[in-house]
Amino acid sequence: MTDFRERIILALDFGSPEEAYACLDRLTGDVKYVKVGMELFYAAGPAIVSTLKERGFKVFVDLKIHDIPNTAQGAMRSLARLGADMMNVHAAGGVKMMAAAREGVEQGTPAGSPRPLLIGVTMLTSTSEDVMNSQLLIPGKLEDTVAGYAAFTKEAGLDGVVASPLEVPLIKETCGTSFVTVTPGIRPAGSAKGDQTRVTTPEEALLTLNSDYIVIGRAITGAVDPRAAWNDMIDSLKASR
Ligand SMILES: O=c1ccn([C@@H]2O[C@H](COP(=O)(O)O)[C@@H](O)[C@H]2O)c(=O)[nH]1
Repeated sequence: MTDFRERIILALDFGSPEEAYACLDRLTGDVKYVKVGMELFYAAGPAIVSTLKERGFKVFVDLKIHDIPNTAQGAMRSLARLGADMMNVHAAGGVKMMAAAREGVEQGTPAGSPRPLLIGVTMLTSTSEDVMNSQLLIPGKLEDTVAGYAAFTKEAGLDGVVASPLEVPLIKETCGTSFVTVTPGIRPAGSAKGDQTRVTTPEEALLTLNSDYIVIGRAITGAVDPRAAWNDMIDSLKASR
């Protein structure tokens, strides 16, 4: 994949479809892949997925399902019918839940359509090792937990994981290079971390650490001029190649 734009997923964290479309209109022709998370999905309803597909975008539905296996399977069956390109569950739900979710995706994928990628969320990029140890009550090193969750995700038959770019080399070493890595926690040089903890720049993520996809939201969507912010990111990637 040589065009960076195919590997950059824009997080549409907006409270209405109108705001999401207004932002996309300012980035026409540049954004190829978008992410619909809980805020937009709950505000706009499932139809947002088909509308974005009709507008030509690839769509990652980021609802991070985490429930008992039967419920996770049903949720993924319903979501797969929407025609998304990528969906996810929490790896912390365990192998049985993830395998059930994978079955649900297969059952829901419309005949003749490609099966969407199903990926597992390892440890949220807002979580630090200290919080993981002291509040999630998971002892040890955070990157060991991420690698362990990635291995269980692979065992369940999923296609890849969500993690910080910092963990991509270990995930690839553990699960193989074709195991897909989708990495939020992206902050262009000089921008504030905000609520994220395990962050890198787009250049580090895509060029040094070899994330398959990066997810970026507020650094673009919250910029005074989203197109300028986007162009700066692409220019910086090209210059660092
Ligand atoms: O571990 C995770 C999983 C998902 N996300 C989502 O990615 C975007 C990041 O947005 P920014 O504005 O670039 O911080 C957001 O939609 C999260 O829900 C994540 O950040 N970390």
